[in-house]
Amino acid sequence: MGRLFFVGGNWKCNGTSEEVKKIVSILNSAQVPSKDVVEIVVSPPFVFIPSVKSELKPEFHIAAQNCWVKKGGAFTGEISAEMLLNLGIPWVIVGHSERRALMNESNEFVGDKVAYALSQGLKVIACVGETLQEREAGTTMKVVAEQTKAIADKIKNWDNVVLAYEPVWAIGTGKVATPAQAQEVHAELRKWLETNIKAEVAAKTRIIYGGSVNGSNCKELAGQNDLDGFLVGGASLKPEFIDIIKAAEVKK
Ligand SMILES: O=C(CO)COP(=O)(O)O
Repeated sequence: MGRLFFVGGNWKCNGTSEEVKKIVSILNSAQVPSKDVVEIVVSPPFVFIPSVKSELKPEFHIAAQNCWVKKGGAFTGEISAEMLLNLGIPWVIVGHSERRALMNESNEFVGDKVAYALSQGLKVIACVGETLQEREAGTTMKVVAEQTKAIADKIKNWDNVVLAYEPVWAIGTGKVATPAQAQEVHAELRKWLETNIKAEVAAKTRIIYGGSVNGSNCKELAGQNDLDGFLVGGASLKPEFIDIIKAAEVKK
């Protein structure tokens, strides 16, 4: 199988410079599994990226939380993929449900963004996930397949893509998907990749789970066959983020 476990910490729009210093010092003093066991990424707000990047030990890589859909220019308030690369930022999160819902990012826009970021050399954490209403209507797989297809339609190479399944109803709610619920969607997504892209992409692409992951529920989730890591929100700002990283050891 050989998919390297991946744990991302999405700090979202949180933190003062003092709080960021504290998180960085917690991360720097932690013993984390080696890089052949887990790949770790943290995603601070843009303004903190340079200081976090220079202070954090090299086991932790940086992801931006967003970038502009095309080449930079007259787009007030945006940050371009070129700028991220210029600063040596390897990763970007694209299509987070908060941006889809609050900033009206459509499936097509997200697909364009993933394609542009990849074309410039960024690695992308591409997020998909259904709302509670969609789950209750029995349309979970239809929704995540459409979101994934909008990305697949725009890209040729999946090597630098991590797919994050984040059910909207589980984000920031404390209502984590059960391991069986997560495994079911992850397996379906992998099957979708196999049917619609190719077997090799399905076998290699990491599909990570996000939504109320914490230090207590991470191990059981990590034990699921098609779950290759986590995208963590709230708990990534706390010391328990280290326990979540260590859940990678379940796969050894
Ligand atoms: O949105 C998330 C990560 O991108 C998940 O957030 P929580 O872990 O706070 O539920």
